[in-house]
Amino acid sequence: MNRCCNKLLLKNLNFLQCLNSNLTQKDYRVLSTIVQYSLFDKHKITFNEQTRHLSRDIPKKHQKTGHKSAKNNNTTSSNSRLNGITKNNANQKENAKDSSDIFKPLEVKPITNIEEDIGFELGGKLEKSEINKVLINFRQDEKVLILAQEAGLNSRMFNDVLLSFRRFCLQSKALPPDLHIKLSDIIKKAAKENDLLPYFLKHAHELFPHLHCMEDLKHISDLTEPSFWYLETREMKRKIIYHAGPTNSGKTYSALKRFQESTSGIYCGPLKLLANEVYIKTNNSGRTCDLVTGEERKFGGEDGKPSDHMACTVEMVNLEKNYEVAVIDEIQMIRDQQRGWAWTRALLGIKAQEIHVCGDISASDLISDLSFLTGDEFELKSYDRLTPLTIMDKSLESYDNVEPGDCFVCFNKNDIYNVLNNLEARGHEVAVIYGSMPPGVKLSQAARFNDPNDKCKILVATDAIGMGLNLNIRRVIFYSLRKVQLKENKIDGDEKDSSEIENITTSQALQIAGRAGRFNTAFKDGFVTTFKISDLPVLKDILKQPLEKTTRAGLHPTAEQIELFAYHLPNHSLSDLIKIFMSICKIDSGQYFLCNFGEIAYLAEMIDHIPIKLRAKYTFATSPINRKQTFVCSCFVKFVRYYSNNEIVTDEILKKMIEWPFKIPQNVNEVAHLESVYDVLDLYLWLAYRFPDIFTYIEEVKLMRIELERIIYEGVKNISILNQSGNSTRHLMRRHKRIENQNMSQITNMFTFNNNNNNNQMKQLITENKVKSNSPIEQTTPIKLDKIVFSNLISKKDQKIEELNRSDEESKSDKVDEAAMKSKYRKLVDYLNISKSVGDKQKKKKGDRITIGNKEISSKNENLDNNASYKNTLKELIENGTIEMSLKGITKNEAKTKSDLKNSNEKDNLSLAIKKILETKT
Ligand SMILES: Nc1ncnc2c1ncn2[C@@H]1O[C@H](COP(=O)(O)OP(=O)(O)OP(=O)(O)O)[C@@H](O)[C@H]1O
Repeated sequence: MNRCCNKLLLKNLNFLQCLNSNLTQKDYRVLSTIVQYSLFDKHKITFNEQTRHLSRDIPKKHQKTGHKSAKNNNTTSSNSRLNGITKNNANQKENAKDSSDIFKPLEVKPITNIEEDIGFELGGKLEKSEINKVLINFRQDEKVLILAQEAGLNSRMFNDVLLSFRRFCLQSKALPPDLHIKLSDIIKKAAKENDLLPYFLKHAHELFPHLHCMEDLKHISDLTEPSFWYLETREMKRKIIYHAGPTNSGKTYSALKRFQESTSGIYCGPLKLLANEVYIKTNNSGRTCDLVTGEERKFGGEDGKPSDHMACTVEMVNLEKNYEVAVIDEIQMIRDQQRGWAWTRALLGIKAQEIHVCGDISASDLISDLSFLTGDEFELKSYDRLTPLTIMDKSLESYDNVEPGDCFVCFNKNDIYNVLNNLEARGHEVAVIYGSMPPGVKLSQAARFNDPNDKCKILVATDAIGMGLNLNIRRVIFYSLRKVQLKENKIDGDEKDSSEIENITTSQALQIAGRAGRFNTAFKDGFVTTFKISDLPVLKDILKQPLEKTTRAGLHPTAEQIELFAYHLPNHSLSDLIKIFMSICKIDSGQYFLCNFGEIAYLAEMIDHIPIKLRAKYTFATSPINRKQTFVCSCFVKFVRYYSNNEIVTDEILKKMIEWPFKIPQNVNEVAHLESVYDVLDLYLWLAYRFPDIFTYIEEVKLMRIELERIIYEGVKNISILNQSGNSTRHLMRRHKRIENQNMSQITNMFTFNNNNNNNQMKQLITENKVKSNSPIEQTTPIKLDKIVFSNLISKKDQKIEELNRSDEESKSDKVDEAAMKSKYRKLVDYLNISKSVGDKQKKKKGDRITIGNKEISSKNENLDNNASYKNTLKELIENGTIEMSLKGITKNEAKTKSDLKNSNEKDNLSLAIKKILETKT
């Protein structure tokens, strides 16, 4: 019986999900009536009861069948979790947030056109002052307030309705006869004030039409039983194998082995890079495999036909096809505030006999619980790291202690530039990787760092290295432990305050640290430490903590649900519909959460005024763009306009829109802009697979993307210089001039070409001055040469120029630009910091005595940080030059800098800068 009801329910839900995108208003009405009739009205009570039974029954069923293996594999005792499930189901609660503010009252006009006034004929004339009195008494009746609340009116809405109702009663030339008679009876004391309530509520429904359909809206937005959403999948016998282990433990390797052995399979990864890697590996292993990401489709079969294996990003999972094996990678991301829903959907909906989920152990209990609910068998396989990872007892403290294979991890771009400046000032070649970089550029940077023959041995990166890249890292150095963390979803979609800067979590720390000493790479042993001495105990503490349990899975409404909302609330914009959905949807908050909709609501708001069908608008609103990138957002709106006008966005239109072509970037802002442009090209491709009639120039845009990647790569190679140029154009111009003034013939003589023709061509171009130095401040346009030959030549030429720079004493001082100087000043101030100057590891306390230069300062009765006498003395010492005498322990590089400084008036700048820093500190 339960099974039967379950199927009926699922069929209805499936039916909702199958709605066609081209439905007219009439279609909606018809379909919605059917759905409401079958699902909500006719069977409402039965279904609710049956689903309650189901959720009680399912755990029992599991205990009998598939979960023996889970027990055998030391999963958490099922009993406690079963209790948890039942409790969670019992605790299902509606989102508490009041949604009334989203519903805007419509206008109900008083009746002015009358032919006859039946009410007047039957009940006599009504005095306005009497009507007013009745309404005042009505307002004060407590019963009325309670009943109105029960009818869905909160106090704000109640007041709105009362004002409108009063206006209607007082300004209408004739009232509806029944209302007229009721008012007349009340005035004559033949009835009570609260007898007006039905008339009042009728008026309320006209003012707030959603009150009519609130129950329906609640049913449509009921997300309490996602495990019942995929009827065909539920009919399958599935086995979920959870591969749990830290990074670099070989868990994905084992899962992928099964994927490649299978007759048909699907791999769902968190990143395009990972999907691409699996696609390449599988095809290389002799098994054809397709690649499907939001922006790309590649078919591995003969003549470009789809094959039986597919690697995709998790959002692109195919829930229609049957597979023997599915792999869902990084399953702990099911808790991700933005993307978690995609893992939930893949886990609950994939039609595969074996589902291999890989991730850290934190989500194993949740996945086990969800498989109880879906009736799937569950097995846990645990893995240990393949190589040792040691937390060091010493922090790095100085850039002079860097070694080949070091990777600095920063959590913002400023820190990246700071580290880069310092490393490059010491002559290191550095690769850099951060999140907004195009994937191809990330791969090139990773290849540079991994190449044993490349001089680049140090990597500076954000936590973007945590996933998807194979890197030969020996030691991970956390430059900082503070990161902007996205907080749990705000129900009204307002994301403004939903992020905070906090220490990284244990899971994040492990994911990043785990990159050190990767199995099968140059470094067998991995090490992890911090840059700052004060961070090391914090890191140790973070890594010591148990992994935060993943207790809830993300959910997301479907386009169909939003469409049904639109049918019920035709006067509301898409962004309002999303907000209303979020505010009234029901969710089992014990196991699920609603993913962050701020981004979608925001994009929806941006295009709400453009006339396109709701389904298309919703698809546009789910575009994978970052709303903080204004350039991308403006192109996004333009794309929607083209769609609205049914106009094809050609490559020429696109080029004009993004102001193609581009020069090699001259500063970091330009790099960032080009990265935004890359995102626009990505957006075009993403839209091309959703609106192929409008965004048709896929191949052309792909080529543009490749070219742009090359340009960005050239920029990123010089990113620290570009950053300095952002800070000091003066410095850049000096460098520019110097390179320009190099004797061109001297440079050409330095090239050693294997190919004489190329050599001659290049020489010719250089002599004709058609090819210039490829420094970041110039653009070099290949005129006659083949692109690859040209870029080889240019890179050789660049290398030579860089070598020249390095051997050139003047260029050394040039490299110490403002930003690098600043960091050196800070270092000097650090050095002069009281605790260091006396060689203490501990911070000085009240009463300690300290020495700077030849002066002794007492910190008696004062906190040293605020010790005015210390600061004054320091200033004095700077001014009279003593401080330079007391600088010991500085590196060779710095000694050079110092002598450079001594010989120039920069010394004064040093004093000034230190003073400035001290003033800021004060
Ligand atoms: N049995 C094995 N034989 C050969 N290589 C292996 C084996 N197990 C793992 N590797 C290699 O070790 C590296 C790490 O393995 P894998 O990617 O599976 O780790 P993981 O636990 O999934 O970690 P992460 O989540 O960091 O990717 C990969 O390069 C993989 O190819």
